[in-house]
Amino acid sequence: MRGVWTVEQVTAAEDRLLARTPDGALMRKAAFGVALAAARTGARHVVLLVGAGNNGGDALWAGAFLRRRGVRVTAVLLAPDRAHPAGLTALRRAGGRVVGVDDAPIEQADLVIDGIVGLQARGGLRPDAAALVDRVASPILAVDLPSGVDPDTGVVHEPAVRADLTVTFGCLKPVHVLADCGRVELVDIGLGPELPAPSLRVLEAADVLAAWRFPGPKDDKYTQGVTGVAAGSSTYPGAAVLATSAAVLATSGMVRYAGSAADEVRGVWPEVVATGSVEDAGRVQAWVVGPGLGTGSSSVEVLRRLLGEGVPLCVDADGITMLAQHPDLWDARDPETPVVITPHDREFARIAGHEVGDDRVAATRGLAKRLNAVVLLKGNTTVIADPDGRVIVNKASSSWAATAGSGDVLSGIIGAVLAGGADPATAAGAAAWLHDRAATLAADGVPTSASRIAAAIPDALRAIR
Ligand SMILES: NC(=O)C1=CN([C@@H]2O[C@H](COP(=O)(O)OP(=O)(O)OC[C@H]3O[C@@H](n4cnc5c(N)ncnc54)[C@H](OP(=O)(O)O)[C@@H]3O)[C@@H](O)[C@H]2O)[C@@H](O)CC1
Ligand SMILES: [K+]
Repeated sequence: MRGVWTVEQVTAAEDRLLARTPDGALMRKAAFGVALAAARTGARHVVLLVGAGNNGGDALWAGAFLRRRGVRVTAVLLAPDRAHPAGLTALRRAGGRVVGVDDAPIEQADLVIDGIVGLQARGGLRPDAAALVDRVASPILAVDLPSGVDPDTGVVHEPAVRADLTVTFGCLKPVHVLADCGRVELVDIGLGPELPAPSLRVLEAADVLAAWRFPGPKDDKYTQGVTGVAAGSSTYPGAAVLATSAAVLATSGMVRYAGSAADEVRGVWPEVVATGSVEDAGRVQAWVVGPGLGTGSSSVEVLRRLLGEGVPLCVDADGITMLAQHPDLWDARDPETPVVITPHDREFARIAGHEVGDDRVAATRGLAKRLNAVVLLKGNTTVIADPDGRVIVNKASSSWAATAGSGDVLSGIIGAVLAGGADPATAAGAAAWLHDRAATLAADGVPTSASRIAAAIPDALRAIR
């Protein structure tokens, strides 16, 4: 598990660390990390874009270190009277060139270092900086974060820097997991002991593995958790097959299917115990309800019944629409019963009553608290909020999962992990993580489909075991 801290948290921690560190030492440490990363690119002429604050100071100091390695360095001062004085002196002493905006040799750079603005960034690039950035043809190394991107929400305020590499300090900030920062390198500046509990968490392979249920010597088909799937309709039998496929492939326990696509499901998966209705389904440890189910009165009654069964539920697609249309459905649920809902932006707007907006983390957190349910907001970065305020974010490793039926597969995986007994937010996070890896594996560089993503679940699991 990796932590992510907000600007407010980082600034407070840095203040405490600064108070017990010799003047300038922290910045030199940070800048040395930038210089090392820049040197590794092999660039022979580096141009620094230097803004008014400490982010520019980092760039100037990095330039001074690069000079000592014989690299040609030109600093372009965007705010000449506010450039970091010690950094500027260090660069000049080391033989670096300092120019104004009008003389910026952008076209001659092998590498541009973006020290325009860092944690105090507000809005997009200002006109001078935007004009310079527009001319850049070389790779860009962003100091702390790409300028023009909001540090806390990851919103890209155009025009913004597009970084190939971002070197950040002390800890990850939300921008690094919510926006495209290129490759992110973390430089240790000793901030760890000063940091509070993280604002966001990023799961790693080991966390996903820990959330998964693998059979032991004492297990049988029931003890690993039975997953129930209530999905599909005569119009959309495929959703039933996809969600069930994912549940079958994600764990080795039993999967039950209940609904009008029983024949189709049985045809693909003879090992699934399939029945026509949830009344006849038998006991399960978690339900997946909603994909392709429709929103008519019989579907509403299916959802009402399952919400009242007292086992964890993953509610997706039509299930979310029904919850939005009939808020009284929540009355059927014991508040202790874990519910995971998995909206995309339009479903989010339907159930929340407002658009997601720029701050996806705050929006997801707010809805989770209001509904007392885990909310998994789909997107290139998936945000998973627990009602207690904890948030997991999962940045996609590729965009291949953006394909029809992909969400049905995700809900099937979530159901299976829930049935295995994982904590609901962790189950949703681990499922999103694995789904992303399965999509990347299934695609292998060319377009893929939901069936193939489901089929790649075993390989994705095998890769982390
Ligand atoms: N603290 C530490 O221990 C360490 C800090 N470190 C480094 O310090 C960085 C934070 O530095 P910081 O606090 O000086 O702020 P920073 O982001 O450089 O902004 C400066 C000024 O820029 C302006 N500005 C705002 N938006 C803008 C925009 N879109 N485009 C252009 N300009 C914009 C705005 O001033 P304004 O012009 O609005 O008056 C703002 O006040 C941090 O990211 C890391 O790199 C490391 O050395 C490690 C140790
Ligand atoms: K920057």
